[in-house]
Amino acid sequence: MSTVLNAAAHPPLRVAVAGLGAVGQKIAQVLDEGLPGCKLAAVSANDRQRAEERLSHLKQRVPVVAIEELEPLADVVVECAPAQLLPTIAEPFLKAGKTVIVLSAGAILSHEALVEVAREHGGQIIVPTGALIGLDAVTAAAEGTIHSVRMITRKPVKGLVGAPYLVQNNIEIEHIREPIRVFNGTPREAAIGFPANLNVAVALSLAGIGPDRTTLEIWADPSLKRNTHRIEVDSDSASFSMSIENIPSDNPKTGRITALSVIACLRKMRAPLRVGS
Ligand SMILES: NC(=O)C1=CN([C@@H]2O[C@H](COP(=O)(O)OP(=O)(O)OC[C@H]3O[C@@H](n4cnc5c(N)ncnc54)[C@H](OP(=O)(O)O)[C@@H]3O)[C@@H](O)[C@H]2O)C=CC1
Ligand SMILES: O=C([O-])CC(=O)C(=O)O
Repeated sequence: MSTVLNAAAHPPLRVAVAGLGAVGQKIAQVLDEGLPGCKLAAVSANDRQRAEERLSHLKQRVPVVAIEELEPLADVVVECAPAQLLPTIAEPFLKAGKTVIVLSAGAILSHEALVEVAREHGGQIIVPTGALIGLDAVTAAAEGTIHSVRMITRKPVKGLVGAPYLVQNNIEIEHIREPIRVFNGTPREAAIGFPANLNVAVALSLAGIGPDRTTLEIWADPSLKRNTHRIEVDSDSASFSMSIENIPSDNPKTGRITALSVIACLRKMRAPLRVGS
């Protein structure tokens, strides 16, 4: 069975990767190895020379360009850069009616106008499941009535240290010996206090009942090696709970599965058989 749409009718999707860290490098590598229906078109990073070195083992030569130069080269951009760059990366693609896959989901809350730009120009923002689990079930439940969504995140100390919320509130976690709850609030608050750690909570809230009604606890746990997220949903169609234990990538804040989620998303965009909503 062919796993790609008719190639003559559908030329390969040109994919730009904005940010060449833990997530971007893996996506670039898989695209270079060959992802049916997709091709790596361009890459952007802060340090261009280091990016060239990181790409030197790839089979194809890929242009390394400034963020502003990505749009003409690609049909879709994967945003996997620091959160504050989201508008600079996304806006040109959305204005051209193209697709933006967003990993820094927390930044959408402070740049909601991007959704209007997408609506106006026929573009699309895709928030993949990323480091989380079960957003298909949550979006399905949201077609009915969801009563509550609760998320509990437990992270190793290395996955949280340096977060602005901890610094501003003088919460010292580097020497803890027992798990401590460092935050109890909403994904909207966590997006500000933990911009590089809790994109998953914002993604969950956008799938379900929004960033103000979803509740979130964050624990720092010195005995953990994996970022662990548990979700509990109660709705008029189903009650469910799910959890995932993420093996960290080269970036201890980022689970390995994050890049794989984007690759699965890209694969679905050109597949004749698509599984999962
Ligand atoms: N939605 C989800 O489930 C998840 C989301 N994330 C989020 O995804 C994003 C990427 O994560 P991760 O790969 O681990 O992050 P990294 O810190 O490993 O990589 C970030 C990359 O962005 C690049 N960058 C910095 N400034 C610029 C610039 N001005 N122009 C172009 N590139 C730039 C850096 O370049 P250089 O290497 O040259 O410094 C680096 O390659 C983060 O926002 C993270 O919070 C992470 C995990 C899960
Ligand atoms: O939410 C994030 O950005 C990252 C995360 O928790 C994980 O990788 O498990």
